[in-house]
Amino acid sequence: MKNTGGSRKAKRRAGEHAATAVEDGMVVGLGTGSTAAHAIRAIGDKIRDGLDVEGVPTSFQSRQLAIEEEIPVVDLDEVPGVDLAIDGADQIADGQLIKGGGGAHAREKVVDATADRFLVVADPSKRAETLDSPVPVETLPAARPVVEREIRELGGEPSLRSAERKDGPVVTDNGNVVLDCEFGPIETPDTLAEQLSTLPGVVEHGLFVDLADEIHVGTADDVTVERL
Ligand SMILES: O=C(CO)[C@H](O)[C@H](O)COP(=O)(O)O
Repeated sequence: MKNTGGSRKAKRRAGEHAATAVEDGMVVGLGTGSTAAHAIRAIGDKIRDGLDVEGVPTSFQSRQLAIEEEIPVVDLDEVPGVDLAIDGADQIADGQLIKGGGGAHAREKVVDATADRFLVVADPSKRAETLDSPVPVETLPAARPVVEREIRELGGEPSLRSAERKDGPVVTDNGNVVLDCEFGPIETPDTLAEQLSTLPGVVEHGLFVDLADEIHVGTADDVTVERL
């Protein structure tokens, strides 16, 4: 979907609403993408008002924004745990997610899964009856042909992610490539998630099954919160 004015407002409302859950002393997982960026900016505002938190970025992009917003940045191995994570999603159906539009899903999954509470922030275009978007699969570059073959065995059609203004494939923050894998409607995301996780050469896939605790969906003038 195009990032229309309405969608921008909806993303902003969702991000800012989720940021109200951030409390003094927390370690907060900082998601990736335009909706999570609104939450990061709102946390920055709270810090300038005296809030004391630390942020665990999920990508180069969220780290840069956190630094601009004066959020003290820490790595996962420097903190005992993550109290709250706020992150976006590419598609949401029945509480399950597809993530990885920004190619950051490997770090996002570690941070979001480890958080005591994981809040998803989105605009209404992300909601679907059934997950059917391509599933991003981060893959070791040398394993690409092997993983592509295995994905086809599972009934998927992989396509190497490339960027409009870059020669060659998109390379993730971890130095890997991303295969966007078309499976059609995914009736049992838990089964596919398990199958993808077992493939040698796969670093991480973008199916986030049973990880979200709350889904904050913004509209132009409101936010709905679904607790799972
Ligand atoms: O999974 C992600 C990055 O890997 C993002 O959270 C997802 O792509 C949503 O992005 P946006 O909020 O810009 O629509």
